[in-house]
This record gives sequence, structure tokens and C-alpha cells, in this order.
Amino acid sequence: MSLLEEELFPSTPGKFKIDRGHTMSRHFHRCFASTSTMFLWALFLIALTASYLSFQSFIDSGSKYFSASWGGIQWEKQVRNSAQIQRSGGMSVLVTGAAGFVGTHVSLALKKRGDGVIGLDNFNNYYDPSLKRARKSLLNKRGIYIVEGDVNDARLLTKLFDVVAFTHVMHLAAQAGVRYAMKNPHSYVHSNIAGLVTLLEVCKSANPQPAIVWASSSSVYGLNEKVPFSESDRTDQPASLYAATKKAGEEITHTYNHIYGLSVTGLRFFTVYGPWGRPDMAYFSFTRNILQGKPIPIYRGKNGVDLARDFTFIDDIVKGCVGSLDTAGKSTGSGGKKRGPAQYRIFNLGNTSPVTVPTLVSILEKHLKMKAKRNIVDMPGNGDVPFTHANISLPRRELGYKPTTDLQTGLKKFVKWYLAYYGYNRGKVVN
Ligand SMILES: O=C(O)[C@H]1O[C@H](OP(=O)(O)OP(=O)(O)OC[C@H]2O[C@@H](n3ccc(=O)[nH]c3=O)[C@H](O)[C@@H]2O)[C@H](O)[C@@H](O)[C@@H]1O
Repeated sequence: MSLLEEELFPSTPGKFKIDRGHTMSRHFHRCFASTSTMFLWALFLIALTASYLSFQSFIDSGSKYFSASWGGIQWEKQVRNSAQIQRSGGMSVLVTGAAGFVGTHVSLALKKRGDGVIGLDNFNNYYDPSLKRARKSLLNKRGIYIVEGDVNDARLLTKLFDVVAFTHVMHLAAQAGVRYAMKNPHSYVHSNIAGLVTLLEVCKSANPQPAIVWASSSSVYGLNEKVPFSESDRTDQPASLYAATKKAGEEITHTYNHIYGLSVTGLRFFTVYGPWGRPDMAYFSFTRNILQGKPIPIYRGKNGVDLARDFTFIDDIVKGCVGSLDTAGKSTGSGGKKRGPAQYRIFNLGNTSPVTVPTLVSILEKHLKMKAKRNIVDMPGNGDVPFTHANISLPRRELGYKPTTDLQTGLKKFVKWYLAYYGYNRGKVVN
């Protein structure tokens, strides 16, 4: 403390020098005392307001992402029961995004053959949450417990790993949809990047570490023009933020594989469709519009070229996911430390026979026995790519992956489910 400061703000009262008259000194003392009291009160009030505000924001973010609907003896019992392995050599799998389209089907397939499954889902409202609730009931009926929570909730994830020594994580929770990324970019960062890192952090510290299989996307091929798309093709030209976050996920998982010895398999899904599908996808919304007599926007590429997708039926995707879990090598780390090199794989899961969007509509018309009102529009510049086509020789060799359902057959199954689910078979029309 400088001399001047020491004079003005003595550290002990005895140090205060009284070299002017008494009155003057008392006045100064009173004045100083009241100023410092006010100062202390102001500080106290500021601190009180700040702690109130930060508590409020903690409550807000907590309630937004981390509703504490978990924990307790009963909850742990349900988690343990659901994760119980029922066959020799089986696995216990944490399925994130379990109330999602692919998550539901994979969870059912695993449970059916005797693996232990625990689902995790945040039931967000990107699309009609009632469909997710219906999928959840389906899973509950088969003895699969779904924990309601977000992959960004590290406390919840850690708790789940405390209760169950998961052998595998099937990570399917994500913000999906190519075009929605322009409307809500942060949602992609929140789920596909921040959520992924939170999950990997917990997995890396788990003992034993699980093997991870997760959903990447065919969209990582972006503006790649070499067909069909092979895993070794360039993926550094994403056409949407969605694709960019999935590509980032591939790099991030590689880092965790390299540093911590996590076994990682990334699956590039090609436009997956089928019963219990996603209402935001074209085949689903086209079906709804055709049934309601509403026009459907059919995008057309440059020079009037039809867009095409390597549409892949859900049952084939499930086989690819299960095959990936079955062939996944063990993670090699323990206590957050790598003990040796671990497996890192990336596979295309496609159908290898692209179909144009107008042909998709014709197939739907046939199965629905109704004509579509086609509204042909130029492809908006919102992240779409003109075509996708998977080369699947690698998963065929490594996983025994062999898709068997063509678009005709797959859409027939989808339409049958759609009509039953939305009550059309009972004459009910849903708006
Ligand atoms: O395979 C993938 O990587 C991606 O597949 C789908 O994305 P996308 O292929 O764009 O599937 P849809 O949204 O169903 O679109 C299919 C085709 O229909 C076209 N479309 C879409 C919507 C529309 O109103 N009109 C229209 O012609 C699209 O341009 C596209 O060519 C999924 O939505 C992504 O989550 C997934 O990662």
C-alpha cells in the first residue's frame, strides 16, 4: 500500500494520524465511516443481486436441459433391470436418441435378441413429440426403460455409468434435418457437437470404457461429385451446417479414439425411411400432403435435373447398426488413460440404388392410390445436395451388411404403418 493510500485507508484505527483539530477529525471520521458503510451496503446488495441472478439462470438452464426426473433407488432398479443382459455373450447398450426413429428400431432389435438396453432421449419438439411418446410406449412394452434427459447432462450420464457398466454406447441422439440448420443453427452445435463431447468425456472416464457406435451422415460427402461415394472420398466440402457438424463429429470422435483409446465406429446413414419414421423427411410429409390433397414441393436441381437419394430402409440400417456393435473392438483405455491403439471405423450404410424424388412420389401415389399435386420448384439454396449414392463394399466386407429392401417394398411397409398409425384405416382423417 502506498503512503497516500495508507493515510486515507489505514489498516488499523490506531494508525490514523490526528494532526488537525479534534472537531475536524471527528467530522472526517463520521463522514468516512458513513461512506464506507454505504459502500459496504452497496457491495452487499450487488453481491445479493448477482447471486440471485446466477441462481435464476442456473435454474433456467437446468430446467431447460436437465430436468431432474432421475435418481433414487426405484429409478436405479428400473435402469438395472432394463440393462440386464439376457443371453450369453450379450451386451449392455446405452442407446441415446432411443425415442427417435432409428433409436427405437435399434433398441427393439437389441432387446429382442437378449441384449440389455437403456434408452436416453430429451423428447425435444423438433417434430411432433407425441410420436416420440408413442415410440416410448412401444419400447416400454418390450421392457426397455427410457431415461428422459439430454446428452449435455454430464451428471446424468455419469450416474448412468455408475449404475450400469455399459459395454457399448449406440449414440443416435442428434439434431437431424439438413434444411432446418438455417433456421436454428445453434441447436446443431448444442446436440451434435457439445452433446457429443459431453458424452465422449463421460465414456472416456468410464471404467470399463464402452465401445461407441454413432450416427454420422451421408451429407458429409457434400459437394463430392465422385460416384458412388466411398468412405475414403473427400468430405471437406459440406453443403449445410448439419453436414458440417456431422463431419466435426467424425473428427472429434477420432481425437477421443487417439488420445483415450475409445473404440469408435461412425455410420454414414443414407436417407433412412420406414415405419415410425421422421415427419420432417420428404417421404413422410409427401404422404401427409397427398392424403390431405395438398400440393407437394418437389425440388429440381440445376438444368432441370431431378434430385436423387440412395433411400435406405430402416430394417437394413438396423442390421448395419447391430453388425457394427457386434464387430466393435473393445476400447483400450482405463481411468481416462489410453493403454493401446483402439479401433476407429467409418462405414457407409446406404442402399446403393439411388431413386429420383419424382419417382419416390410416383411410388407413394401407387401405394396410397391417390394422385399427388406436384409443385415443381427449383432447389432452394438451403443445404441440399443434388444426389447421394453409397458404395457399400467396406461394410459388406467388415459387417456382412447387405441391404435387401428396395424403395417399392419399403414404402409399401411405411404407407401401411402410416395409415394405421394415423387412423386412416378407421376412416379418420388427421389434419
Ligand atoms: O442421408 C442423410 O445424410 C440425411 O438424410 C436426410 O436428408 P435428406 O436426404 O435431405 O432427406 P429428405 O429431407 O427426406 O429429402 C429427400 C429429398 O427430397 C427433396 N425434397 C425435400 C423436401 C421437399 O419439400 N421437397 C423435396 O423435393 C430433397 O431435396 C431431397 O432430395 C435426413 O433428413 C438427414 O437427417 C440425414 O442425415
